[in-house]
Amino acid sequence: MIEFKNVSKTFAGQQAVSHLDLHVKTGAFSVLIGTSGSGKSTTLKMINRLVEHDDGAIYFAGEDIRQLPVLELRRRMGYAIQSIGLFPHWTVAQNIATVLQLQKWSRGQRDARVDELMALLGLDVSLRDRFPHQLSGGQQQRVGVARALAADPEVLLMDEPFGALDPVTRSALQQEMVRIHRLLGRTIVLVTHDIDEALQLADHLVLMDKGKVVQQGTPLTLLTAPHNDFVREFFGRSELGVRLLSLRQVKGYLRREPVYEGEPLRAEMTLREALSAFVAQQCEILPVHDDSGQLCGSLHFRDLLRVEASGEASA
Ligand SMILES: Nc1ncnc2c1ncn2[C@@H]1O[C@H](COP(=O)(O)OP(=O)(O)OP(=O)(O)O)[C@@H](O)[C@H]1O
Repeated sequence: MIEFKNVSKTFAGQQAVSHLDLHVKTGAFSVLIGTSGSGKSTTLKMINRLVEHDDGAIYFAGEDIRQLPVLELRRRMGYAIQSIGLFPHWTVAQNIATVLQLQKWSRGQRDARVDELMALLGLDVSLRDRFPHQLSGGQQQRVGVARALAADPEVLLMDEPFGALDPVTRSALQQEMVRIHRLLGRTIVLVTHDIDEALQLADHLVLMDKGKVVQQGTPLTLLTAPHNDFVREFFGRSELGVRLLSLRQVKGYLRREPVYEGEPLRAEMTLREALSAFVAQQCEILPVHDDSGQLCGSLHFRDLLRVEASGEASA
């Protein structure tokens, strides 16, 4: 879907991105992570030509992006950023419909699309006519994402979209993004410097340092088969255990025999969340419920200790 071939970018003689090769697959949730100044934002902005690359080539759906008119390229890509950039004197509905208005959708079509997107992002209809300053940070961020999705772009580019949010709102929005990605199957490229966010969202993780890709692959590969010490240190040796737990779900470790005592876990939870539940409830076995709230088995605390740093088991 998006391919970088030997791409470089220099700002005032300083190399921001250097000989970058990258392949973003259609439908993948790709996350760029790395140290500050490693070139993540520059890489993202080169995709929609907010920053023009100096050398190499970038292809979008098989076409060199330099051969495509900039406006057409941007129309095919939604863009959401940390500072959101909502128009302060426009209502929520007008902000979401910005691109639709530019594309001359009729009033009725715009209204219907705004309703659909507000529902998708969990925004109550009562917020439709509010102005951005009358919204919480999390609601503003949701409006920003809804606006980026409005014209049903082929790709959604997100630059630290949840950076300014408190941990609870941030976590809620991360879960929303996972749900929306599953639902719409859109290609997403997201930049973050938050390791746990990256591990939760990515199916393709790209670790950058000094303008280069150090390693890319699934989160599990980067955690369990790091190419070098930089990768190992980046993900933190001491936190490797909990991070691995965050990549695995309760359903992969279910035991059949049911138990009835304790606040049930959900099969879709990560083992990291289950660990917190064991600690909070001070017990060693908990019942597990499926999507429909039916008891489907139990999870044993000691099975969490078997999550190894090497195997691919049920990740
Ligand atoms: N418009 C610009 N003009 C000059 N230098 C720039 C510009 N944009 C980025 N840079 C420089 O390019 C390098 C890479 O910046 P970039 O923003 O891509 O890094 P990043 O990995 O996204 O960093 P962070 O996580 O801190 O946001 C940095 O050294 C930065 O100072």
